[in-house]
Amino acid sequence: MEELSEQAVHKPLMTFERDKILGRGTFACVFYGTLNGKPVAVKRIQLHDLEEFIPNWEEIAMKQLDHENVVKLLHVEENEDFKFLVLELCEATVDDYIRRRYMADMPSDCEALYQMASGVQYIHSKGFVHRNIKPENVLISASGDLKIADFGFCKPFRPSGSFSMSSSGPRGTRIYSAPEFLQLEGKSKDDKEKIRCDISIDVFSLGCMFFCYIKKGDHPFAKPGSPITYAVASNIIHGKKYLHRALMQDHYAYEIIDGMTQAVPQDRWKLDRVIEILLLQFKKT
Ligand SMILES: Nc1ncnc2c1ncn2[C@@H]1O[C@H](COP(=O)(O)OP(=O)(O)OP(=O)(O)O)[C@@H](O)[C@H]1O
Repeated sequence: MEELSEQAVHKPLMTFERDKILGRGTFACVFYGTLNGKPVAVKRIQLHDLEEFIPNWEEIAMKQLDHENVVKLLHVEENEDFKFLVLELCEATVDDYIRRRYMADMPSDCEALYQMASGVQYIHSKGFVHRNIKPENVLISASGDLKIADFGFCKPFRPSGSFSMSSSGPRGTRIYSAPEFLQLEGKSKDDKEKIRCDISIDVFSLGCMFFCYIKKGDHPFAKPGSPITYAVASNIIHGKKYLHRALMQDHYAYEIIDGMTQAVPQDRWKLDRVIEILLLQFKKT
C-alpha cells in the first residue's frame, strides 16, 4: 500500500490541450502539453492503429536514443484507447522552413545539413533505420537545432546493415524514398519478404532533403521550375536526376547530394564521408 502511494506521488504529471494542435500525421495527433509543469509536445496515437503482435518500434527505439539532433522522448503513458508519447517541444518543421512559413534565425545551411546527418548517423549507430526521413519529420527547436523525429516507421537492422521489407513499403509522401523502396509497391507480401534493404535508404532520403533545404523546396529528381508531382517518384525509379540544372557543380553540397542519391545502394555515400566533408566546409566558413 505504501509502495503504491509512493508510486502515485512520483508519477510524472502529464497534461495536454485538445485545442492546441501542433501537427497531425497519418496515425497521430500532436498536442501542446506539459510534463510536471514544463512545456512539451504530446503525441497521441490511437491504440487500434498499433499492430497488436508487432513490437512498437517507435517507443522502443526512442527510449534508447539520446542525441542533440534527435527528438527526445521524455515519458510514455497509455489508457484504454491511446498511447501518449511525451516529447521535447519543438517550434516548427523543416517543411515549414523550406515553405517559408517559419522565419526565425536558422544555422548556416552547412551546419543544418551537418546536424541532420549527425542525427541520422546516431540513429544508425544504435541499430535502427528510420525509413521516413522527410522535411515534415525534421523538427526545429527554439534554439534553432534540427532534430530527427517520427520513429513510427523505424525498424532494427542486423549487424550486416540489412533488414527485410516484410509488409512495408513507402508510407505517405514517396518523393524522398529510395528507388529500391519505391519498387516494392505492388509486390506481394512474399516477394517483399525476399527483398532486403539497408540503411542507405535513409541516406538517399536525406540527400533529397539536403537539396530541398538548400534550394528551398526544389527536388533533385524534379525538373527545375516544374511542380513537385508524382513524376518525381517515377524519376527516382528511372534515375532521372536534375541536380546539375539547379546547383552549380562547384557548390560544396553538389558532390555530397549526388553521392547520397546514387541509384545503386552500394554506390551511395556513407554518412561518415558526408559528415567529414560537411565538417571541413563548416570550419572554412
Ligand atoms: N516534438 C514536437 N514538437 C512540436 N511539433 C511536433 C513534435 N512532434 C511532432 N510535431 C508536429 O506533428 C506533426 C506530426 O507528427 P509525427 O510526424 O510524429 O506524426 P505521424 O502520425 O507519425 O506522422 P506520419 O504521417 O509522417 O507518420 C509533425 O509533422 C509536426 O508538425
